[in-house]
Amino acid sequence: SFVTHVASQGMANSPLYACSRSVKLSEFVQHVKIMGADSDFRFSEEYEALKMVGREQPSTAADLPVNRGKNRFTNILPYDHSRVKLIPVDDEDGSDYINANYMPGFNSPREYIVTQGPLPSTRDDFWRMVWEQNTRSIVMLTRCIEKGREKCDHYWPIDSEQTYYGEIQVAVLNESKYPYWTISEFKVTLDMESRVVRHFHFTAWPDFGVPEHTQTLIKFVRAMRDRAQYSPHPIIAHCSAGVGRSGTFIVIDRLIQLIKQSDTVDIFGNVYEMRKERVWMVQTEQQYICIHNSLRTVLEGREDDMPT
Ligand SMILES: CCc1ccc(NS(=O)(=O)O)cc1
Repeated sequence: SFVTHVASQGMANSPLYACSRSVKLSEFVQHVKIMGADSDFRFSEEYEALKMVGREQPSTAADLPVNRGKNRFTNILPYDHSRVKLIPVDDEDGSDYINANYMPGFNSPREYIVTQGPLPSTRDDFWRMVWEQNTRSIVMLTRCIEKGREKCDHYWPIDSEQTYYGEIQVAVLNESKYPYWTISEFKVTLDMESRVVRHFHFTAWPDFGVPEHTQTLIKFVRAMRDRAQYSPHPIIAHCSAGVGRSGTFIVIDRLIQLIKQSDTVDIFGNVYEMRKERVWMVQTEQQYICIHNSLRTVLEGREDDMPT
């Protein structure tokens, strides 16, 4: 396999190997089996090699006293170089700050915006970001309450009543509930301009874990991509911290598009690139393995083997 080849060629110490590990699609199923052997020994080794990627980069804006209360978790802070900046409000310190980073995708270098689950105190900032960044798709990968803990504010209207979030009005136009996700359309209005924003809410992903069936996640990714298509507008993806589930979702979305045009994949390189933009993207080894198993499911044509 690729790992054996690398070892035999003494490539393991090459700089290229440090940030990319391409595998031929024709060898990918075998590659996953080898990586998972000996209790996932090689998955552990490869995931460990990602540990410090990006961590040398500063997050000074996030650390400013005026902004500290805007972070859901004190250890999940956006790097300065890739953070999304809100249009500042006159003379209001920190008014350009939101815990969010631009993230590259298959189609563009800023295809996604990854952010934390809004707090009650930052939900107006979240809607400012939606409006200012001209987002038309929001992907939510957490429930608002999980195991009795608030993971994300319910930042959209509870019913069909139009609701103000700062100066922005949001109304739920429609809602389609499926077994493991809900797809809604919101009417978002500022001044005299209105836009339709789709909300893709996946509700079957336990925090720090992985969905029960890879097929369920793959179908959700396809449901989003089929509707978002190749929109020039950044897709906002969030969970609670905006690193584990959001990172895993984005890698799978990228891979499903990539394999239509390439005969090799580099999952390590994808995660490496994303961790340069936001900390801890793909937060657990199990999520890293889930990405491999999801691609394996697609390549083996097993997407329809389980209920969605
Ligand atoms: C310790 C902070 C933290 C909390 C939750 C998560 N999970 S998530 O990024 O999938 O929401 C990741 C990190």
